[in-house]
Amino acid sequence: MTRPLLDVEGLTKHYPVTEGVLRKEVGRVRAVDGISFTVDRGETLGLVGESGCGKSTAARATLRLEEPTDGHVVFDGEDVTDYDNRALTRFRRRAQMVFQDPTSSFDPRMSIGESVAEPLQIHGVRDRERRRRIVADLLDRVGLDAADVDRYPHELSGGQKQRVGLARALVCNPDLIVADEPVSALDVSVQADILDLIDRLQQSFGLALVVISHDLGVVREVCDRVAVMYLGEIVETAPTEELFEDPRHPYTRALLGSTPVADPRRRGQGTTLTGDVPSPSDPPPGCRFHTRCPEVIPDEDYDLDSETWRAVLDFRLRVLADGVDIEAARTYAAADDDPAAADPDAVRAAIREEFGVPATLSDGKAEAAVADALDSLVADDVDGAADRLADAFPTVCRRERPDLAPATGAVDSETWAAIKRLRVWVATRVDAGEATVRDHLERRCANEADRAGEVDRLAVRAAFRLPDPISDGDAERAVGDAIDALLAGQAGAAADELYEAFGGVRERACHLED
Ligand SMILES: Nc1ncnc2c1ncn2[C@@H]1O[C@H](COP(=O)(O)OP(=O)(O)OP(=O)(O)O)[C@@H](O)[C@H]1O
Repeated sequence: MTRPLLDVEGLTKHYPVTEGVLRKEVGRVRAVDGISFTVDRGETLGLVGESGCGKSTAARATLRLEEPTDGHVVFDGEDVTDYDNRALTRFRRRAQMVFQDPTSSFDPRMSIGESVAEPLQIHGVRDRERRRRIVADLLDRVGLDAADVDRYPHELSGGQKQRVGLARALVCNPDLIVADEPVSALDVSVQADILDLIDRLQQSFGLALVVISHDLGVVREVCDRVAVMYLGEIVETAPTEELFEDPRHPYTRALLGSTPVADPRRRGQGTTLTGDVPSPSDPPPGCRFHTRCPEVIPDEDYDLDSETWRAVLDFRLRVLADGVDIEAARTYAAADDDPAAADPDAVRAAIREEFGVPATLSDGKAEAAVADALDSLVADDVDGAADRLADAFPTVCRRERPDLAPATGAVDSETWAAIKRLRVWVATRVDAGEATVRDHLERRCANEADRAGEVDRLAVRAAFRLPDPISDGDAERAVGDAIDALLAGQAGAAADELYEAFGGVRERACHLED
C-alpha cells in the first residue's frame, strides 16, 4: 500500500460551554472526540452518521477552517496542525471544501465566472485571459455552458449552483476535496446527476475525496471506503461493499436497518434506530451507542433475550434521568378519570407497557429488581427506583467501548495507540534526509537514550510506548522492520511498512463481535 495523502490521527474538537458574564467554562461539547482515518490519493472516503454526530465539525477541523483541540492532520507528509498562516494558505489551495448549500458560498453580486475565478486571483494568477480560459474549461467539465459565465447565482437552479460550487473547488487544481452533504439540498431527480458528476471529476482529476453524508445511499454510490461516525467518534471503517454486506458495529447495523434498501432480500432485516443522539456535552460512558443499542450486551447474570434486555435498560436509563412521568401513568391507568385513585397494579402495568417490559420477566432476579423499582416509583420514590435499577442492571457496554483495531491481528488498544503514534511521527518525516531523520529520532528518544546510552531499538520502543515484543506476530514484524528502517534514517521505508501493515483500509471494529 502506498502512503495515504491524508492521515488524520486522534482529531478532537471540543467547544466550551460557558456561563455568566465572566463566561466561566462549565462544560464542553465534545463534537469530535479523537477520530482517526486515512484517505489515499484518488480515493473517495465517505463519512456517515446521523445528524449531530460531528461530521461537519470533523471536516472543518481537518481542513483547519476551525482550530482542532487536539490531534494531528498529516497531509502529504506534513502536519497541518503545525502550519503557520502562510503554509495554511498553500494547504487550502490543495485541499478544498464544497458545501451543502452552495448559495451561501457565493457573493450574489458576483457573476458565475467571477466567482469561479476568484480563488485563482487570490492565489496569484494575474493573467486575465488565462483565468478566463481556465474558468470556461471548468464550467464545461462540470456540465455548464460557456454562456453561464455572465449569469448570477440567483438565476441558477440548485443543481447548477452545486456544479458551480464544484468548479470553484476545482479551479486551483486541488489534491483533496471535502464535500459536506453535497447533494442533500438538491431535488432527488438532480442528486444522481451531481453524484455522477462528482464520480467523473474525481476520476479525471485523480482527486482524493471525502464525502460527508447522512444518506447511506449517497456514500454507497460514490465511495471506496466508509467511516461511520457516532457521537464524535468513528465506530467502524471498511471498504464500502464490505460495510454494506457485513456491517460489524451494532451502530452501523442499526443505521443500515433504518435506511430503505433496494435489495428485496435485505428489506426488513436487521435492527432500526430509535431515539435521539445523546448530547455530545455529556456522552454516555463506555460504548457511546449503548444507550440506544438494540444489541446491548446483557449482563451474564441474567437470562433475558436482547429485546427484553433493551427494554429493561431503556427503563433504567429513563428512571435514572428522572424521565418517567408517573402522573401520566396514573392518568392512563385510572378507571374513573381520577389519577389519585388509580390502582397501583394498573400504574405498574402502564409503566411496563410504556417501555415494552413484559408483565413478568422470565428471569426471577431481573423481575425482582424491576418490581422493586416499580414499587418505589408508585410510592413517588424516584431515587429509590434509580438506585435499585442502577445496581441491578450493569452492562459491559457501559464500561468498555468498541475499540478500533487493525484487522491484521489482535493487538490491544494501548498497543494500537502506540503504533498510531509512531505512524504519525514517521509520516511527517518521509521526505527528510537520513541525517535529519536520525537527528529527530535522537531528540524524540533523548530520555530513553540517556538511560540506554544510545538510540537503539529498545529506546525507540520506549519513546513511543510500544511493547517489546508486540504479542501479535505480524504486527511485531512490521513494527520491528519500521524501527530498523528509522534507525537507518529511512522514514519513507518505515512509513511504507506501517501503512502496509496497518493502513486505514483494513481498520475494522470491534470487540463486541469477537
Ligand atoms: N460552534 C459550535 N459550538 C458549540 N457546539 C457546536 C458548534 N458546532 C457544532 N456544535 C455541536 O457539535 C455537534 C456536532 O455537530 P456537527 O454539525 O459537526 O454534526 P453533523 O454530524 O455534521 O450534523 P449535521 O448533519 O446536522 O450537520 C452537535 O451537537 C452540534 O450542536
